[in-house]
Amino acid sequence: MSRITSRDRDVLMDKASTLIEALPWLAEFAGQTIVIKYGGNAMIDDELKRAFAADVVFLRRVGLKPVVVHGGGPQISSMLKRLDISSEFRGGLRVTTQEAMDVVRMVLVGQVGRELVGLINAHAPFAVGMSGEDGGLLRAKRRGLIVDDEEIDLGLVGDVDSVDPTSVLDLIEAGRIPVIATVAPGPDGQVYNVNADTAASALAVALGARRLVMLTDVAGLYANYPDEDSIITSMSTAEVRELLPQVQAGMVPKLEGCLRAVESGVKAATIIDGRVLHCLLLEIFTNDGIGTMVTDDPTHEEAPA
Ligand SMILES: Nc1ncnc2c1ncn2[C@@H]1O[C@H](COP(=O)(O)OP(=O)(O)O)[C@@H](O)[C@H]1O
Ligand SMILES: CC(=O)N[C@@H](CCC(=O)OP(=O)(O)O)C(=O)O
Repeated sequence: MSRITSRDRDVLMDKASTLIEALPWLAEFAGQTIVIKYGGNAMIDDELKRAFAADVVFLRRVGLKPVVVHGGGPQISSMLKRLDISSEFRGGLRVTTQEAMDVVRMVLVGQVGRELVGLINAHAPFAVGMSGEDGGLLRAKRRGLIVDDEEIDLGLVGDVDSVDPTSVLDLIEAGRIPVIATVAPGPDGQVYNVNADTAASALAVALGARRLVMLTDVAGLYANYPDEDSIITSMSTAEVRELLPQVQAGMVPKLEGCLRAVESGVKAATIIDGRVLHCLLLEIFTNDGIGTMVTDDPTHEEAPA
């Protein structure tokens, strides 16, 4: 004979209410494309990476169309160090020599992308890895940086010049989950190192995504960094514009990416804590979500229809 205690019953009721809370969001996002940027700093351990893969497969199974754009900054830095190649960041971007570019491409495409594809495909053969070079997906142009009125040469750092989403749309149509590394050719055939936040934002726009979600290693945007109690839960695009000049390094490409996406038609963009297990499900299927959400609505509302 087996019995159920009142505590077990409470736990079951909690599970039921979690599922019911998800109901309007399941309807809202059904058939919609979600671009998920998975930052290298959020790929902390195997458990988190496996949970991320499970969440992405969950989204696909319940009828969303997830597209993964991954970073790999710390992984590139560690390989450069192993190979004794020096590298530095300026304005959140890696100054990239040809020697470093070979390593960037090898690590993003051949290491980080491969691992994510494997983790997703451990569930079902949905994931297909690609880079900005495949199927003419991304075209890059050389990116400069102005600091104190002075132009800084970042080497082979690219900005997104154009996106041809055909190859990604074909994969989505076939029920696949594209897993994208952000290296991209320029008009001269030279391959450029494109910041993954920048590329994810451009892709979200080109794909007409409903949501852009960026996973990183902080709980969201802090008003007074590094004071963790100063987390901002929602911002309008006007507020982001106002705050951007005071924001530092890693958060700059993220906020710029969220801003550009929302101003170009993506309904909401969020920066969330990739160190939290199943953060993607918490963000997408709960009323409060997690992290910092950017919308073009000054009332900060993002409710299902
Ligand atoms: N205002 C801020 N709020 C939160 N994080 C910030 C802020 N300003 C700078 N950061 C930094 O941005 C980092 C995230 O960006 P980055 O290191 O590029 O991560 P990722 O690999 O996820 O792209 C955080 O770890 C934090 O150190
Ligand atoms: C130009 C530039 O900085 N490119 C990045 C590309 C990877 C990336 O963006 O990774 P994260 O998302 O993990 O930071 C780099 O070389 O580190």
